[in-house]
Amino acid sequence: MSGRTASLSPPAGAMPPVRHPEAPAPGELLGSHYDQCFGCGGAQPHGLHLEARAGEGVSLTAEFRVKAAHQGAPGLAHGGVLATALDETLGSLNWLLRVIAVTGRLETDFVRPVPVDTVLHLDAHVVAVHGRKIYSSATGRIGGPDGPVAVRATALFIEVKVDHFISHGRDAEIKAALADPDQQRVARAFEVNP
Ligand SMILES: CCCCCCCCCC(=O)SCCNC(=O)CCNC(=O)[C@H](O)C(C)(C)COP(=O)(O)OP(=O)(O)OC[C@H]1O[C@@H](n2cnc3c(N)ncnc32)[C@H](O)[C@@H]1OP(=O)(O)O
Repeated sequence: MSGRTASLSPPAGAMPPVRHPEAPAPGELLGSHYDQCFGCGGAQPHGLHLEARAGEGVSLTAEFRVKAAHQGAPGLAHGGVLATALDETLGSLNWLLRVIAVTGRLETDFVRPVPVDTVLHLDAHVVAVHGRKIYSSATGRIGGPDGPVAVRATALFIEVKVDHFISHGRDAEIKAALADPDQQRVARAFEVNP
């Protein structure tokens, strides 16, 4: 690669994000992008089953209930699981841009512990776009959407082509995904974006 940019702040010349004209309307559920995804997949028994809803502009909200399988300390969510929830929420923003992108950097602040059975209320937005780089941030609150902040993250996503997954993924799962009509529908939605 050509050298890392450590900063999660958009550089001079970064542009405001542009919501894709066919992005889901504000309030609409985005749905899972892959049913085996640990973050949002319905077919993952121990996954987070995170549900994201489109917001205004390039923003969204999401919810995730911490289960016993997500513990790090007795009765408390594992920090890595909370970081996953933030990563998934931030990654889902790219659906509103209709850009396929993977996480390059994710910086997380853990502000307060999150007990098992708590619903984490997340909100996220894209801050700016610069070439293939998408700068975004997210906040997770407990006790309700306006409750105290428990976690925060800023991230840099890098745009990739579908080939990224085909070249790097394990054969069995790639073949299954390519044969799955739901997965083909997701891929086609991204292909209409030049
Ligand atoms: C509806 C869809 C919903 C999806 C939700 C998904 C949520 C989950 C999201 C994830 O967790 S994705 C999985 C975790 N991430 C990865 O597996 C990514 C692994 N890394 C890679 O595959 C490559 O490093 C990557 C594709 C990110 C970049 O490789 P490339 O060869 O395409 O790009 P290159 O290295 O040339 O870098 C392009 C630019 O990005 C910058 N960059 C790349 N990686 C970076 C990094 N890690 N940190 C900072 N900057 C980075 C790099 O410096 C450069 O900046 P400049 O253009 O200014 O020179």
